[in-house]
Amino acid sequence: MALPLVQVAALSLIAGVASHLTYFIHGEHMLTAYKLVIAALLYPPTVVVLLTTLTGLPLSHAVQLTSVNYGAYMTALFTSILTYRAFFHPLRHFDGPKLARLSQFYHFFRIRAKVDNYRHLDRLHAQYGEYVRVGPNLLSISDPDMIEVIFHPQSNFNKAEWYDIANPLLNLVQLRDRAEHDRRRRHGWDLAFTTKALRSYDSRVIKYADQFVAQMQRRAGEAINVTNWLEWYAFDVMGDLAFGRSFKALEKGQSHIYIDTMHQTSALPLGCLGTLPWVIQTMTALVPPRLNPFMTLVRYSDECIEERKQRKPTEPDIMTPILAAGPFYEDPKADALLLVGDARLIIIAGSDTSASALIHSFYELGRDANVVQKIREELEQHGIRNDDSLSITQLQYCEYLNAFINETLRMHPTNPGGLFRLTPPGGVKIGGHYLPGGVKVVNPHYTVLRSPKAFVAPNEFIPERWTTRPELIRNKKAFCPFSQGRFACIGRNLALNELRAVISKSVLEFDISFAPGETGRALLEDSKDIFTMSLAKLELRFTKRSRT
Ligand code: HEM
Repeated sequence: MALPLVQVAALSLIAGVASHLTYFIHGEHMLTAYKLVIAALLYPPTVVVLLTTLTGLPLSHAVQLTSVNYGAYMTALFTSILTYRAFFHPLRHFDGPKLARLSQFYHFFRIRAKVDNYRHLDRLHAQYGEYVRVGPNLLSISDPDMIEVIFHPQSNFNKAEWYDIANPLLNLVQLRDRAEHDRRRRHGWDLAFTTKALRSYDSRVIKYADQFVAQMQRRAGEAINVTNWLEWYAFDVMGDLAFGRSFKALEKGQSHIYIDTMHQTSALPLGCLGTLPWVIQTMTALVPPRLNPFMTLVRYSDECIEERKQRKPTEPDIMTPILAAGPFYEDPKADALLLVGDARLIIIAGSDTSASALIHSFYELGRDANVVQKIREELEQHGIRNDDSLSITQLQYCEYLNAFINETLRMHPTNPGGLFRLTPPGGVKIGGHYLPGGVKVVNPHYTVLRSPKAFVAPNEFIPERWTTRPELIRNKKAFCPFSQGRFACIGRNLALNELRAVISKSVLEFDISFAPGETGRALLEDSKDIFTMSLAKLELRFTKRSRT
């Protein structure tokens, strides 16, 4: 029996367009993407086998028929998708690279070599303005006035599908449902970050700041790669506060497999494929867990949390109230997944971010001895010395120190490419155009925080803009390094304490300068944007301070 090829082709074309207009055009498909990929791969051989065995069709004809059917369906589907993206998508009015409107892979190909997402976005904004279509359904917004609109506590913008990247692994930051997220915050997390809880962590923050200073003392006068040492400080603090188990990187002067694996596993998925989360989902679903290096992190966290559950720490840690709050989900499996996810989150959210802020702070200290001098003078005016009397609470009142940290976070944001959000279900007006619900937006912090609309002399490092020269700030609301609203950083005050402690102790002990040959270029230009930053080498020299 010879099936009419023309009819098969026509029906397949119609099916291709219909499946786009009735299914693919609506909602999110990230969590089922791997199934679609498998179906697309298995469909042709399966149909050939079925046609030859069930209908007795000769193999050559079955192959021909399947090729026509598959080819026509795929051609129609992709033609329909591309036509829609080019001419009918709600973002069609926004400017941007022509190819970016057709496929998100364009963005991937532009950033894959240097893993410099935020710099690419910055270049696009310089070329196309404050609103740039950087993908078929992704609008990058560098207008500082929009930060309030998107991130205000009352804003209805929700988290985009990017937050499902590790699904079914789950944690607090990935809970996209607001009510569920709020409930989880109240279920132990908030208690772990009260003022009282933070005070109880102070001694551990001080302990690791002292270890850092002691290691620098041993290496005084030498060129030191502070990128490693400050990263180890951030990880050691979080390991201790999350699991009561420091990574001992500072003590040993060497990295830990957890830290190394985190770097190795982040560059491709988070750095290059951050705007293509469905690809990560699909890869994760198809690669056996044994071969997935990310699972090393999961297993280590699982072990730590199991061990932590068996042991009551001498001092409370972040897990204390979270464990004390008991099960969050009725389903024990879901509950266990959330618990290990949250344990992992404490390390991931608390280490890379703080490390980036720390390393850039020391870059600024090494670059300008005047800044070191000003921080030191302020500390001494407050009677603060680097000995047992130093209290983190006192440091909170040092205006210039805090201004220095603010200015570091402004010039060198820890999530420079911004956060992914979705326009609210009822739609919203953006950049003079109405956008329906479900359009993805991102706010590239690096560009927003260097906007002349928000800051005078935006490319200059001037801590005084946060103290004596407020006229240098045009829109304070553009500055929210810890985000704001319901999804804001819960670890903000802990992070600030870590920064204040190690910066203060260091400037009280040392003169800090760039090592010979260091310019800071590598740090600023070769660091990789992996949602947070994976930082390149920075060599500084710590010289025992000559007291007059
Ligand atoms: C300078 C250091 C830090 C910066 C700039 C920073 C920034 C941020 C930002 C921007 C978010 C929002 C992320 C999003 O919406 O996708 C966030 C969330 C979060 N951060 Fe931080 N963070 C820092 C340090 C810390 C530390 C030390 C911890 C300690 C555990 C921490 C824990 C968290 C958690 C748990 C969330 C999720 C909060 C939620 O969804 O309710 N962060 N952080």
